[in-house]
Amino acid sequence: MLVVNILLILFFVPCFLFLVRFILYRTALILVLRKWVNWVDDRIHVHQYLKVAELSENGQNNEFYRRVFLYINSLPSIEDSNFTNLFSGKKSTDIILSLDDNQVIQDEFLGARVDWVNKVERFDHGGVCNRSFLLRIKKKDKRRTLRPYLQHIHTVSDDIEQRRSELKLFINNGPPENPLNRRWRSVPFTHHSTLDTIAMDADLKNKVKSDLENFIKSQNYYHKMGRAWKRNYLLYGPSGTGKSSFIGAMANFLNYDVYDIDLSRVSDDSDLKLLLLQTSSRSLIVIEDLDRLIDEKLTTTTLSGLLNFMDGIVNSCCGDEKIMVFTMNSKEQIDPAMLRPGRIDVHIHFPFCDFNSFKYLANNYLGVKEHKLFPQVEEIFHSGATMSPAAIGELMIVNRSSPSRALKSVITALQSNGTEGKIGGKGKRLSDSASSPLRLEPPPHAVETGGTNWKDSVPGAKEVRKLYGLLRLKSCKSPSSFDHDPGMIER
Ligand SMILES: Nc1ncnc2c1ncn2[C@@H]1O[C@H](COP(=O)(O)OP(=O)(O)OP(=O)(O)O)[C@@H](O)[C@H]1O
Ligand SMILES: [Mg+2]
Repeated sequence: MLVVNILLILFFVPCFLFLVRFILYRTALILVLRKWVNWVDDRIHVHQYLKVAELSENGQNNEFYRRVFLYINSLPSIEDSNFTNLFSGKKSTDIILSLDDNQVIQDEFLGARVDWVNKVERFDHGGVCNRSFLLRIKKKDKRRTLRPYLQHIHTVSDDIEQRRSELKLFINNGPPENPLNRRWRSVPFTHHSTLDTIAMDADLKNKVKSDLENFIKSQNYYHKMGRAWKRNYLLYGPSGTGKSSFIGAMANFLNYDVYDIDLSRVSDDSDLKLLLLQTSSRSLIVIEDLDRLIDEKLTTTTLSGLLNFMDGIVNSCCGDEKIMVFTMNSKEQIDPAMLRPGRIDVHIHFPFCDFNSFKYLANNYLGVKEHKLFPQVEEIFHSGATMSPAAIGELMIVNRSSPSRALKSVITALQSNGTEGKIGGKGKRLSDSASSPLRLEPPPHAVETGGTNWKDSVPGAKEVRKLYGLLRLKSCKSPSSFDHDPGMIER
């Protein structure tokens, strides 16, 4: 009898336990139980709170907030949060989870449980006032785990940042009612331009590539020199020659977010400063059509406000690794102070199409490397006719099903419309670099090997010109020119 009883107990006890477990999991009672356990646990421990605010008291971006944001949204426990936002990712099948306002998420590190609250305080009229993450940690765990935990957040967010395929495009809001409001709205950055899709002289493209690569490796150098780790590019040339596309290509190449500053929505110099303070590192800060904005007085920012912005005085205090890009159609009317070395480090000219860039476009748009109509196109280009890459690209896209038709339409357009966008009559390009020699500053690595003194490490202008003479490009032959400002080497 005893044996039978034992056998029954051995059978029923596991069955009962299995049933309880089944019911707990099927009915979410397990979550309720866990909540109670946590509640009791919370009552018997003293906690400490650490706040990671998005903006500092003077409205400056807090880099650590961004790291915590990336970290928290990557935690598997985000799925257990009561309220999570779902967004579509870059690919249509990607779904991104993001913790909703004032929701709590739990994390475990070295056996210690911590809570994060995504705190959002709003103004009465609904505008976002204050965002922060609140970390709650038991006092008994703090000494042992806090430092390594924060380090862990740094490492994980770095890793996410490097793997991140999703870039963001930030657009500035109008002047805020409260200076502590966030000034930027972001949308996914989906520009598909790459350096490979831009028709540009191959040498020039390689020089830009290595300039950008040198820049991202030069943190120590810039800091040793006491300079903000930033580089300013000027892209100039007629409309439709690829300046905006090139910005997209730079962002994709560097994996940087883009902050597109609409100067007409900047109320004054201090507003511009505030905007900059709220940009994060590893970003491209872009002001497009600067010549037009200045010419037509579409900005209330003063020249000195813009110059300070370009100098990076403001940037040096809010994280760095920033590239500023300015575009304009022509730099002729621009105050030379704005273009001086240090303010603009790299000048790149974007001229109209020549035969080489035409061939590049034909290959990209039509998949045609050679064609019997090419000699005719070449002859037309040599006779001085030209068009913008945008116009040629359009004709190719429209006729992409028949390369011959596409090329014929380009020929017709070149013959009838070859002077499109030019100034000063047939064959003359909107280019000021055709007549002026290109002068280059030494690339960053050449400077880096020098001593701590910038001037000591920079060879004389003559030597540099000799050194880089071979790299000079006549803008009438090349689609773009890489034109570092001379002042940089002559100082
Ligand atoms: N050099 C180029 N290589 C490849 N595509 C180009 C090039 N230039 C222009 N395009 C194509 O033409 C279109 C317009 O180019 P984009 O907007 O970059 O010109 P832009 O120089 O910025 O003109 P704008 O001065 O009017 O702003 C884009 O779709 C781009 O793909
Ligand atoms: Mg543009």
